[in-house]
Amino acid sequence: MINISKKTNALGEALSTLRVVWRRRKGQEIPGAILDTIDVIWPEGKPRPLLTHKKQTPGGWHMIFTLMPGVSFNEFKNKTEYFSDACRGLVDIKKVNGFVHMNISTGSMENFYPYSFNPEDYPKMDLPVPVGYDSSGKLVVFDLAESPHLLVAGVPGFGKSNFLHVLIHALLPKALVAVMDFKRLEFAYLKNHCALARTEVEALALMKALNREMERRIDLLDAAGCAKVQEFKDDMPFIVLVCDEVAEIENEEIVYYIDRIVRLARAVGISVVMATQRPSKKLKIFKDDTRDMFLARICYQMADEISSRMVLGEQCPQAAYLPEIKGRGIFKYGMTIKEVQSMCLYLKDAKKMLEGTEKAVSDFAQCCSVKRLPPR
Ligand SMILES: Nc1ncnc2c1ncn2[C@@H]1O[C@H](COP(=O)(O)OP(=O)(O)OP(=O)(O)O)[C@@H](O)[C@H]1O
Repeated sequence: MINISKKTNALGEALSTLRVVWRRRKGQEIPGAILDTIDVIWPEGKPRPLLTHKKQTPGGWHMIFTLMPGVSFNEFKNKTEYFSDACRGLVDIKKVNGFVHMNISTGSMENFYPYSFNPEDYPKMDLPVPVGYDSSGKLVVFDLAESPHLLVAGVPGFGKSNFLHVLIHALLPKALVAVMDFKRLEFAYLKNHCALARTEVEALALMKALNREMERRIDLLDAAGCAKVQEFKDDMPFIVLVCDEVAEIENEEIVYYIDRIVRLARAVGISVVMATQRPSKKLKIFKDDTRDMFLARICYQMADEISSRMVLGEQCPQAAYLPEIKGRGIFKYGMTIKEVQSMCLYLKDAKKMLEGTEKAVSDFAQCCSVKRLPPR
């Protein structure tokens, strides 16, 4: 007697094997891996994400899903790590107009890009910052004025300081820049271009001046009926405070003033960029929820998954597995996550680029009412 149910099962298994093989055919391995992962998490016959569109991009794949009733966007997004592992790429999931967009970066990236950037190419941005080139070879630029604070992290030697030089050079034409550098040598060449604080005494003076400036600006905007600096008609230049190695900041008063600026200065055009190897909440500067105020983050090589998640969020251990390439990092801003290769700016070139442009310090002094930083 023929066993029909056995035959049907065998046929079903054969079909599903065929489907897996077909899905993973040459050139389709990435979407195949994503669909296989979906099959495991949301078996057929139950509410599940449905693929509605897929397209290869210069740096990987772009896929669009609709979610059947019973599957939430958060549930889908929370599986980012599974998708990333399955396709060995960086997966970024976001919701646009009710559809779920998944960008997968897998492309091999260039390992080196020399610094070349003109902020005038980004007229819609107040403070354009070049983060680096993505896997499709496109320069990722974000507006620091919108963010308005940026956290830079990574183990030593993989490009934090280099990125800060890139950022400062990109910003100098548009903003007044103040640098807090307890390492004391790295940014010394900027002394005629930025307000530079290299000791605790200088840092405290700078923080007090910035806080006074913040209060002055709040009063001015209030009197003019403006909600933010972009609406203010008179001249009110953007100010960016760059703090290298914030683990060194121990002084309670400095911590207090920086914290105030991070919390209150958004509307008045003052941004803060902080760099550190590992932004643990054990650091004085990140006690309470100060770290959460940094919506934009760039993370170079990290020692382990915990450190990577500390910077990029629970879903993102990838900075622990970045290739050991100087300047290779992961940029996160809001829902966007991208692997990037930052531009390289050698110090000798940085110095050369500034020749003949010594002016910013006096502007800054005027703007912040800092006559002169106290002598060391
Ligand atoms: N984007 C990049 N492209 C190519 N080389 C880079 C890049 N960024 C950094 N490097 C090289 O790597 C070296 C270390 O970089 P950098 O000083 O920025 O590291 P770091 O993370 O700031 O380390 P530390 O915490 O010790 O200061 C530099 O000498 C630089 O030449």
